[in-house]
Amino acid sequence: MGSRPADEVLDAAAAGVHYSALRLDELNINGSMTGEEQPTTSGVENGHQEPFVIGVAGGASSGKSTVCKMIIDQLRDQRVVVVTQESFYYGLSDEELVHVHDYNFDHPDAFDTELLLSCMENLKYGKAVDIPNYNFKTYKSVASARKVNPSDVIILEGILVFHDSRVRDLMNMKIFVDTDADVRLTRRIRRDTIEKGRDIKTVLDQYSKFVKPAFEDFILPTKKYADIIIPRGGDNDVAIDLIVQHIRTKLGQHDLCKVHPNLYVIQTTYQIRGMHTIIRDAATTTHDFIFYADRLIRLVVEHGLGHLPFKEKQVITPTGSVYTGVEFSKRLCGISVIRSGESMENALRACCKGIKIGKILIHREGDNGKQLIYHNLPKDIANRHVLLLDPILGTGNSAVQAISLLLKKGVQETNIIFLNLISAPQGVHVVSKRFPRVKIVTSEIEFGLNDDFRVIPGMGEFGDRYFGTDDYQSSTPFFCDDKNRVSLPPFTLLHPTPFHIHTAAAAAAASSVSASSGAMNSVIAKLASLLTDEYTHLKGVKSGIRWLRDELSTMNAVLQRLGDMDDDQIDVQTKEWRNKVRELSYDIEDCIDRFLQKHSGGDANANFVRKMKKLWENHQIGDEIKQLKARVLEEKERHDRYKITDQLIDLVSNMCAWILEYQPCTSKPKTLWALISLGNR
Ligand SMILES: Nc1ncnc2c1ncn2[C@@H]1O[C@H](COP(=O)(O)OP(=O)(O)O)[C@@H](O)[C@H]1O
Ligand SMILES: Nc1ccn([C@@H]2O[C@H](COP(=O)(O)O)[C@@H](O)[C@H]2O)c(=O)n1
Repeated sequence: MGSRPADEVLDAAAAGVHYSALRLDELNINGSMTGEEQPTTSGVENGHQEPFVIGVAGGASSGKSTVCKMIIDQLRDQRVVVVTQESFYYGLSDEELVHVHDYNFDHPDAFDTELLLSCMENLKYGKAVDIPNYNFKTYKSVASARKVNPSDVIILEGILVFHDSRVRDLMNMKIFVDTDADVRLTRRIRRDTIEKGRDIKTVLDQYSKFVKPAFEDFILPTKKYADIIIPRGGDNDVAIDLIVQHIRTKLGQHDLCKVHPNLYVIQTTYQIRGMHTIIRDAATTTHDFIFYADRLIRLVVEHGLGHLPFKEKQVITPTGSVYTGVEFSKRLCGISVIRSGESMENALRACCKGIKIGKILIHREGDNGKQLIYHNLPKDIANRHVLLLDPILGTGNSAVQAISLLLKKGVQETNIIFLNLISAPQGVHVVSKRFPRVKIVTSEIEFGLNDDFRVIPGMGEFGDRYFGTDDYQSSTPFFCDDKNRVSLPPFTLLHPTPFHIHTAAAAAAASSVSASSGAMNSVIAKLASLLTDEYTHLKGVKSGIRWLRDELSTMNAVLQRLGDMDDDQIDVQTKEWRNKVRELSYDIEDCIDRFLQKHSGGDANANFVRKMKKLWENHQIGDEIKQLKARVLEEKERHDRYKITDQLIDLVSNMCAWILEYQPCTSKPKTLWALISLGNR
């Protein structure tokens, strides 16, 4: 293996610098509440990450500060600061002081909102600010302002923090504390008499003259802006828990998720970072690339499936107990964007048994232009939820083409989930702006695009790295008729290498347009092309290839018919059989590919025969064919037991017999046998 497993990479990292997700040393929550200066370490030094801004509004003495304190208590591993609107009260002039009982402290004009706005903007964009220090006894700001550093979470609390739309717009979450008026009045009397040293008559006069009317005129009308309304304030533990949970989710997310609520970046872990490190490394072998890409793709697919609608379902467990769970929608399909999107199909099949998968081929024109040239979608796609598969979201042009087609075919925008491994912010913006209801699920957000519109840092040409075709770029043209049928030129062993059938997107389109057939289409196309090639003059080869092509075509027709049915229309044994035959088709294709890859370059005939013999001797061909035969026979036995599709099983076993008949045992390999078995597995 060319690279180390993620676990080893992680161990090595742990032996050196240790990274902790917690930053307890930077915590000064109490300081932020009491006005003490806070530590100057900030997220800005490590690259600015926008803080999560929460607004907490509600009537005086409703419990706003208490709710803030409860949120902070639960977010002890985050840097949180609280800014109170009270700090921005205008100081009273001498004349106003004389008539202080006529001053309305509950009116929006009592606050210096411009200063509040500028402080909040600075904090939001990563700058430290000085917050005024208001004194309730002198009714003036005192000289020692409070220094507040940018943090992960900023809470702005006050009776009228939702009043000004500019301040509101800075908030990521708006909470309204909704407490009964009598409770608020009782608390106010206690607080103003005990803490502020005011007499009860003054408190009640102020309440009836200003506090109550202002609540009704200015505070209550802002309740409609709230995302969350908390009845009973600090008594409502459930609400606080949910809020904190939401904040934690948001904090774990990329800033883009705050801008585009349709974007979901899977929660990162050091395992995920380790896997990304391997697949992004240009030196990683194809084998490792596939292994770790598959692991990541599986995570993205699982996360994406979590966005499907579900309904409650109860089942009886083996202990006779009732388990109340959920059941997800079965009206699903996957659509892969050829070619790299096909790398995600296996993960989707592994998660959703028997899922239908269609294909879309988008051709890159120049640097940035894209043209949709082929598609093969389930007929009833309009009624399905669609998981759109493409590992890289770059400019967003391909995604826009693909999604536009799905919408044209009647798919609901809300029913599309676009799954990819990495996304460039540009692509996210483009897709989200055009289709805000399409969910994008990805595992990492990239820095951006370079001048060639390639994703940076990226991972190179995903399809070439995944299918191992980095060195086999093809410029072979393909043709598309007005019915979207792609016709391929026959490929040759001489030049370019035959393996280009795997690299040409059009070939992929023609070769494997339906999940129902596994790799059958591809195998048949390759066999057809082989019929035109040079080694068919070897005795028996041509008739053998033709026979196999025809047999597989018949099998394929049945597989396609099964593919037109939904999973729940097919009985279990037939399904199992179908899946096994599909698997077999992949293995046959694999053998053909390895054969073609090894024999590219135009061997002279004598050379070719010698090489065949050598490979036969060196590469356990016998073992491999025995395994294939055993699998075919196993399928036949299974069929005999369940009486599935007689015709198909006969075909498979005929194929096996044919392969064995031509097993090379002399110096001259006779047949297709060579196609089935070269190379170590
Ligand atoms: N749930 C509660 N139960 C009892 N007292 C409370 C509760 N919530 C707040 N208080 C008290 O009421 C007063 C006002 O609460 P506070 O949170 O400061 O309200 P606000 O910030 O909205 O003015 C405080 O003295 C506080 O201790
Ligand atoms: N000098 C002042 C300033 C304000 N008030 C009252 O405070 C209330 C707002 O504070 P909360 O903590 O309760 O939100 C508001 O009702 C003002 O009337 C005051 O009495 N004196």
